[in-house]
Amino acid sequence: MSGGEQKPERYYVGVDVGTGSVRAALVDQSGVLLAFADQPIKKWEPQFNHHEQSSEDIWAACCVVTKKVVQGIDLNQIRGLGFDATCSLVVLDKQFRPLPVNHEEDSHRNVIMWLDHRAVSQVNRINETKHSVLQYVGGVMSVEMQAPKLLWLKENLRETCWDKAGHFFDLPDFLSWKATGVTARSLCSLVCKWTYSAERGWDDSFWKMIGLEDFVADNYSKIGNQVLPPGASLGNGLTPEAARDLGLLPGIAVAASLIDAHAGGLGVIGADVKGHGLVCEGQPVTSRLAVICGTSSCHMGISKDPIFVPGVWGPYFSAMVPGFWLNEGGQSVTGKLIDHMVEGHAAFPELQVKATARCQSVYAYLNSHLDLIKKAQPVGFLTVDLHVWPDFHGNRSPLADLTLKGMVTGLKLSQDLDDLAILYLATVQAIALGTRFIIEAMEAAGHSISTLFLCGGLSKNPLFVQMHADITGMPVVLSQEVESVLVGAAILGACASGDFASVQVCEDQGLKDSKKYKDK
Ligand SMILES: Nc1ncnc2c1ncn2[C@@H]1O[C@H](COP(=O)(O)OP(=O)(O)O)[C@@H](O)[C@H]1O
Ligand SMILES: O=C(CO)[C@H](O)[C@H](O)COP(=O)(O)O
Repeated sequence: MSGGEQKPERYYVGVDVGTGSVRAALVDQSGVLLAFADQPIKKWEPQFNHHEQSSEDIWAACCVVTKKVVQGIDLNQIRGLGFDATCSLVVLDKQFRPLPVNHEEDSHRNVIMWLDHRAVSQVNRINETKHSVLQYVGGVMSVEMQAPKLLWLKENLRETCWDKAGHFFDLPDFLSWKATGVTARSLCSLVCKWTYSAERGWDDSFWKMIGLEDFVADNYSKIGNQVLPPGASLGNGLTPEAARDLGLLPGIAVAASLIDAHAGGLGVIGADVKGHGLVCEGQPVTSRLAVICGTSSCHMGISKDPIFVPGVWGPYFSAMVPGFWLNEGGQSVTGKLIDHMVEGHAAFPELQVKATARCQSVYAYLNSHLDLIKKAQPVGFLTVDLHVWPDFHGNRSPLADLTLKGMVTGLKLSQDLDDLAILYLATVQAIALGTRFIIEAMEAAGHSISTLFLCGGLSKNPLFVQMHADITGMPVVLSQEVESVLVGAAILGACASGDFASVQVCEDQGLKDSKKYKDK
């Protein structure tokens, strides 16, 4: 988004729903983030590998953060609103009321989260069909996608959920519906998680073959039969009710949304890097890999022609950058794995006390502790005899086996703070090695990647960034605006407002003007 000939006082609101929290930002037409707010959201794990949320709780959090970021602003100057969110499955009945996705019949918990692995048997049967749609998800469907979860609901909660359901939404589409009353789905969600093809639409034979012929019979009304590109303006904009909830004016343009990783990818991949001596300067945008790292890491690479990478999702047409194919590699838990390793260690209480005494986060404390104990050697050498295999929640890419488990080798009998710091380092290194593994698979299939663009919560951790640079041997670019995912969401709102012709125009103009980059 750029100043150009536009008046300076036009604002856009971006809302980003991550796994653990909801964030909002007020962004001006130059792409500068003027206000930020965040709010945690609830998560339930009623049994192992079942992860649930509440769409009402998430919407309430969206309202809290939006009201905060627009405080003190003339609401007439807010031109557009964009949402991105995790690709979780929201279930509503025919009157749009939440339906339970659990045996306890708790309808408050009506969201099956993206990282839920309850539908293993269903996804195995789907993969056994070898249907041609599977070619477009890396050859193997993930249990984290929507088709196996829908089949699980049909097979396990027939009366309490499936028969009563009127609407199955990807979470980003739920939010845009809640804001506008328009049930149109984003091409991004449907292509990436629901087997929809931007070129051919739904494939009846797939849904019939896997036992979900119900959707074909009702012309896909429950999962979406009106599909719009991300950034398209929805209906008449914000409804009066949603405007009251969010503290905005009715009628503001609301965009068809994006999955969170895709918003982050959109926020960083087109960045202008001129003058920083980076290898990707002067190379096509297809030489860049956007890595969005939060609870999970998503590796977004684009190409002019479709590239089929075994074990890497896609190729998806126009799902992130219009007119380009997208391959999406991923690691299902990265931030969550680091938190798990650190918080579960015997020395964690001591770490907390020491970090608090220094007014530091536990990660800043661990990073400086590693600097102390490494002495003269490079920090990476501290783990010569301690290694982590990071697939504690399975391997999304490139092995595409979500039944895999994690592993630690080289443990000793001691469990002091040094051991915790070194285990933390080994975990970060293992995640960076996983990124290298994904890049190697993408390059073997035809991608040519020279530079990484990181964003998301983990990109605030200098050790995580440095290990990615060291282990991949590629420069890592960080945007000056750390909340790039939110900039991506705001770009959607700017596009829907009509102030910019397309998401690419917003991206090209704004990121040039507003961002600077550092090469690690
Ligand atoms: N300043 C920081 N230093 C180190 N790690 C961080 C920092 N901020 C966030 N993280 C890590 O990033 C992860 C969450 O990233 P975030 O993008 O907020 O996730 P999500 O979008 O999935 O909610 C957590 O594992 C957290 O520990
Ligand atoms: O599958 C994904 C994107 O396609 C993401 O892993 C999922 O949406 C969760 O994102 P986050 O780690 O930011 O919470």
